[in-house]
Amino acid sequence: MTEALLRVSALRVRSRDAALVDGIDFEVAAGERLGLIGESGSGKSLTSLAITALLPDGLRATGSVRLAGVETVGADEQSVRPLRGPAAGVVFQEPLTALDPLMRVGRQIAEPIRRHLGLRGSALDRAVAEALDEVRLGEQRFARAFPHELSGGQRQRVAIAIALAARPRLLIADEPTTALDVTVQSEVLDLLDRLVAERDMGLLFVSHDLAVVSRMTDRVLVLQRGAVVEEGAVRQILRAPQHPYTAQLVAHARVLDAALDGSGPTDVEGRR
Ligand SMILES: Nc1ncnc2c1ncn2[C@@H]1O[C@H](COP(=O)(O)OP(=O)(O)OP(=O)(O)O)[C@@H](O)[C@H]1O
Repeated sequence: MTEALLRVSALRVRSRDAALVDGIDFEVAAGERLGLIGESGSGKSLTSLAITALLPDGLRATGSVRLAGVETVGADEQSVRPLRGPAAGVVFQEPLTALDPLMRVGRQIAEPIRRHLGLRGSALDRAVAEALDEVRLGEQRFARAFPHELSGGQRQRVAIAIALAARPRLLIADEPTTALDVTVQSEVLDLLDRLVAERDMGLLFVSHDLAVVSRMTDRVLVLQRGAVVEEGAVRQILRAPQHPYTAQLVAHARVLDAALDGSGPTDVEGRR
C-alpha cells in the first residue's frame, strides 16, 4: 500500500496547563483536498503548525504525524527541515511572515529552487521567471520588487510561488486569503485551485469560512475546541450537518450568502 502524503494520528498539542488540540486523526492522499474548518481558537492553526513541527515555544505535540512517511512529532529540527518545501509547502494568512522585507522577490523565489532543485545560473533565472509567471506576476518589474512595493494580493502570490518552488506534493494553506479583500480573495483562490489541480497536489486547506472551504475542498473536518466534531464530504455536510456546531456554521454561511446576493435567508437545503 502506498503511504498517504500526510497521516495524522491521535495528535495532541498541549500548553503547560491546557489541551489545545485534543486527539485528532486524518489523512491526505495524493491529489486529495481536505478542509479543516472551525471557529477562532478551535485549534486549526496549531494543527497545521504541528504537522511541519513549527509549533511556538511552550507548546508540545504528542501522537503521530507522518509527512511523506517521516515522523515529525518529537523529531529534531534537522530531520524535519528537509521536508519543508519538498514534502509540504505552507502558505500562511499573512504573506509578510513568509517574505524577507529586505530581499527582492526574485531572489526569495530563487533561494528554495536553488536549494531543493539544485538549479544555478540561467536555468535558475528561467525557473524563477516561470514561477512568477505561474502566479501571474510575469512582468519583469515583479522579480525586482521588494515586498513592500507589492499589494497584499501580489505578496500572497509571491508567498504561493515560494511555497510551491520545491515542487511539494502537499500544500498546506492556512487561511491564505483571510487578510485579502473579497475580489482579491477570489483571484487567489482561483490561482491555488488551478495550481493544485495542475500539479495533482494534495491540499490541506484551513479556514474559518465554510464558503471558501467548500469551494476549495472535497472533504472537511470540523473542529471545535481542539477536537473533530464532524467529518465528511463537503456536499453531504452542507446538505445535512449532523453536529449542532456544524449546523450553525452552515446556517451562518447561508445567511451571509443571502445578504450578499440581496435575497432572503434560506434553510440549510437552500430553500427560501
Ligand atoms: N503559543 C501559545 N500558547 C498558549 N496557547 C496558545 C498558543 N497559541 C495558540 N494558543 C491557544 O490554542 C488554541 C488554538 O489556537 P489556534 O491558533 O490553533 O486556533 P485557530 O483555530 O487557528 O484560530 P484562528 O482562526 O483564530 O486562527 C486557542 O485557544 C489559542 O488561544
